[in-house]
Parts: sequence; C-alpha cells; structure tokens
Amino acid sequence: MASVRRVCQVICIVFTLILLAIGGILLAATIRALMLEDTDYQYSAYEGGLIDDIPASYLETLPQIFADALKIPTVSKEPGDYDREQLLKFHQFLRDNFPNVFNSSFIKVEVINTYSLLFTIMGSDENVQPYLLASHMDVVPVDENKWSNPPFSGRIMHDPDIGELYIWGRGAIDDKSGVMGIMMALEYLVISGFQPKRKFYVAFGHDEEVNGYDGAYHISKTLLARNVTLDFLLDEGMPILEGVIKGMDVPVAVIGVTEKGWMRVKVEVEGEGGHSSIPPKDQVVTRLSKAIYNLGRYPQPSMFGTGPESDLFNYLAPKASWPYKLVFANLWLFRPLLEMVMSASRETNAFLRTTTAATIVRAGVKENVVPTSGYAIVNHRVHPAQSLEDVLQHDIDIIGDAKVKVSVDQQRAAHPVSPYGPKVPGWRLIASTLQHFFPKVVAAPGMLVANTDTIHYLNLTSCVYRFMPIFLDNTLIYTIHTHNERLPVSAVINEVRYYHRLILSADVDVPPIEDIRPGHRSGEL
Ligand SMILES: CCCCCCCC/C=C\CCCCCCCC(=O)N[C@@H](CCCCN)C(=O)O
Ligand SMILES: [Zn+2]
Ligand SMILES: [Zn+2]
Repeated sequence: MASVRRVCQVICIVFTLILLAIGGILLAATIRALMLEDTDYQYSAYEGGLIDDIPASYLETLPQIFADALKIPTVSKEPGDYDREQLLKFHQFLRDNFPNVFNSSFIKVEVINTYSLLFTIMGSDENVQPYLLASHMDVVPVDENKWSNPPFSGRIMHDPDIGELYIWGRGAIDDKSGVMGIMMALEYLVISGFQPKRKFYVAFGHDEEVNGYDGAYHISKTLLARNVTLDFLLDEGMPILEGVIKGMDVPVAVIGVTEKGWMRVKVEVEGEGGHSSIPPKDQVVTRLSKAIYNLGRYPQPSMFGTGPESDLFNYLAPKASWPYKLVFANLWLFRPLLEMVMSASRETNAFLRTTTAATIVRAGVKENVVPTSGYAIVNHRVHPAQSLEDVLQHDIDIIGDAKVKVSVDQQRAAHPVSPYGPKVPGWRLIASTLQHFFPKVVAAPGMLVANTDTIHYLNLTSCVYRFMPIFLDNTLIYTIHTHNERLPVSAVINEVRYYHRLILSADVDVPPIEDIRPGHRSGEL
C-alpha cells in the first residue's frame, strides 16, 4: 500500500515539475515578446530642408500617362524574342511624356544595346558614391480572353465594390509601375529645379522577363567599363503587403536583401505509341502525369529558419498582434507551428522552401495517335539554404521512376545577402522614406521569392535591395503574370511621391564614403 502511495507521489511530483517547466517556458516567451514592444526597427526619416510636396496639378496628370504606358505591348516571350518595334515605340513614348528629363543639361540618356535605357543624372560632388534605381520595360505575354478589360487598353475603371479607380493592363504592377514611378518623379524633380549633389543612375532593361542578358547585362557591362561602384541599388521586388502575413494588421514592406535561385528541370518520358484504338497499357502521358503529380504532392523540404529569412520575424514581432507576437518573438519555441501556418498559403509557403511549378507540358500531335514521347518543364525557385544538387535529387527521388528522365536545363544560385539595418545607408534611406509617408508600415528584410535583373548588377555593389513602393493585397498580388493585372490610381500617386522623396533624401542623407562597399560582410549592421 505504502509503495503504491509512493509511486503516486512520484507521479504527482513529476507532473507538477513538467507543468512548472511548461509554465516557465511560456512565461519566458511572453516576457520576451513583451520586451520587444519597445524594440523599434523603424528609422526616423531625414527631415532637414526637404520640400517633398508635389503639387496636385502635376499629380493629377499622372494616371493617364501611366495608363498610356500600358497601351504599348512590350512583350518578351523567350530570350532574344521580345517585341523590338514596341520597345522603340515605348522609348518614344518616354521621350514625348518626359521632355524635361530627356532635355536636361545634367541628365545623360543612353540607349544600351538598342533597346535598354541608361540615365546618368550628374551630381555636383564627385566624391559621393552614386546609387542606381532599376526597373524593366518589358512585360510577360497575355492570355487575352481571360481579361475582364483588354490587357493593353490602359483602361481606367472605377471598382464600385472597393470604391477605387484602377488602371488596367499588363505591366501595371510588373514592372511599368517601376519605370513610370521613377520617370514621373524625375520629371518633376527637373521641372522643380532640382540639381543633385550626388550622381545617380536610372536603368531600364528591356528583357528582364527572359533573363536580362540583352538588357541589364549590357547596362552593367557599360557601368563596369566606367569603373562605377554603387552605394546601393534598388530594383523591383515585393510590394508593401497588406493582409498577406498573418498576425500583421499593419502593412509590411519586405525589402528583398536576397533572392531565390532558379532551376529549370526537364522531365522526359519515351514509350510505346500506336493507334489510339489499341492503346498500350503503359502510356507516355500517364507516366509523365504521374511524375508531375508526385512533384506537386511531395514538395521540396521546408528550409525555414536556416536561411536569411529568419530575421524578418525579429523585425515584425514588435508590430505583430497577439498571439502572433508571442510566436514571432520566440521562433526557438514556435518554429514548427509558424512553419505549419506559413505552409498553408501560397505566398508565405514560397518563403519557406524551394517551390515547384510545372509550367510547360508537351506531348501528342493528334487525337488518335498515342504519343511516343512527352516532356514537362518544371520551374523551381530555390531557397538560399538548399543546394541546387539537393533540389534535383529530391525531384529524382520523388518521381522514383527509372523510365522518367530528369535533367537540369538551366540554373542559377540564390543571391548573396545584402547588408541591412539602421546603419546601412541604402537600407536606411529606403526604409526611412517609407516611414515618412506611411508611418504604420513595417520595413523588414526578407528574401524575394521571384527573380530580377539584379543578377547582372551584383558586381557593382553588395547593397542590393528589391522592393516596390506600392500597396498590394492578395487579390492584386495574384494578378502578377496572369490576367487582370491592375493598379489603383492612388498607388501611382504614392509611388511617385516615394521615388521623389527617396531621390531628394539620397542627395542630403549621404553616407560617409567608407561606410559600405562591395565585398563587405552581409547581414544586419
Ligand atoms: C512572410 C513573407 C511573405 C512573403 C510573401 C510573398 C508575396 C509575394 C508577392 C509578390 C511577388 C512580386 C514579385 C515581383 C517581382 C517579379 C519579377 C519577375 O517577374 N521576374 C521574373 C524574372 C524571370 C527571369 C527569367 N529567368 C520571374 O521571377 O519569373
Ligand atoms: Zn518584373
Ligand atoms: Zn515579371
């Protein structure tokens, strides 16, 4: 009897100790989250003597000019296959609409490799390191029938459900928003008599959507030949995300300090063909379909917490709502939980792992002919913490069929992590300009899940940032590269004001020359 009591006592003590330990851990986690309330990664904007009001009379003219830019179908289809005629038309459009930029005595405009554009805005002080603003003029092709408004109509429509005016068209977000935002800001700067101390460049590639080897690559070569090094570079990237990250009631600007790698895998099957009335049991299309199905069913492993994206949550935690704040502030405890939540939606899932998308599938020539070969192209965006070899091996293992040939067609590694944080001039400028107009927005470092022309500029600076100063929710994000791409008129106005202030601030908030140079260490400073 005494021994039974003894056992019960021991069980009670162990149970109590376990409860105490759990309570202690949760208490420590809560204290950590509460302490973060005071941590503020926001930066005060440079305020000294900047006049950043653009008069309404100028801003009012912009939506129509923006809409007109979308009417020019500068479509890129494949490397080397882009619409040359439309690109030249687009150049003329820029010349017609931004005459002050093109005729300015301190702006040199160069056409690079026939279709790309490089603007050099001379500064009066040669001792200050220049910076570069980049965008691209080409757009991806359209499936015209799926659009509610024609993709190259540049129609401005009122959405009664949302109560906003939208400008419709391919490129409204990706990336004529960048080109037009920068040009509209620059035009006003010239009109208003601005003459920079600090030199800067504006680069518009013409084939970003098909790798940028004819455009940005040549722009970069031109700059390298002139021994240019940059303080920082700002290119397209993620927009300001509204309602995309669970637990963030405030908008989040995830500034890409790196971007994923890229891998194009070919999955091929050969087999027996013949008359479709006597089909073979083992058919090429069935085998290929099974392989593609399995790639989707068994995704690449989560790399969450092993890459540069972890710091994102340190930046988000102070502004997150409860109980997410507890989770974001204590990844050591809640990583698996957060991983589960993030895996559930397509945008946040892309942050965790290498993604897999079967984008091209080809087989068969006629309905009653069983094909003897077929292939699929699988596009991976590779998480920086996973090696390209591991991605391929995963595909081979998951397909698990010796009759399916899996090979790499094309690949490129993820980009190095650029320095970020309040002490990094480029980062500070981008983040503080954001805070100036939108004090509620949280700027945080992250990984761009897509790819950009920055690959060609990596040798000009180690401070490479990818970000679009436009607010987008899930609905609009899903229109990028598909039908019904559109942008609210208010976003156009806001981005012009953003670039305008960024350029003004860059001229006065100038870093000491030794601050950050190519080759310096990455991560937070
Ligand atoms: C917790 C973090 C949540 C992250 C949420 C991610 C939401 C993603 C939102 C928007 C993505 C926008 C990407 C805009 C840049 C697009 C650039 C682009 O289309 N590039 C092409 C280049 C193709 C080059 C050919 N090899 C691409 O990536 O396909
Ligand atoms: Zn783009
Ligand atoms: Zn794109």
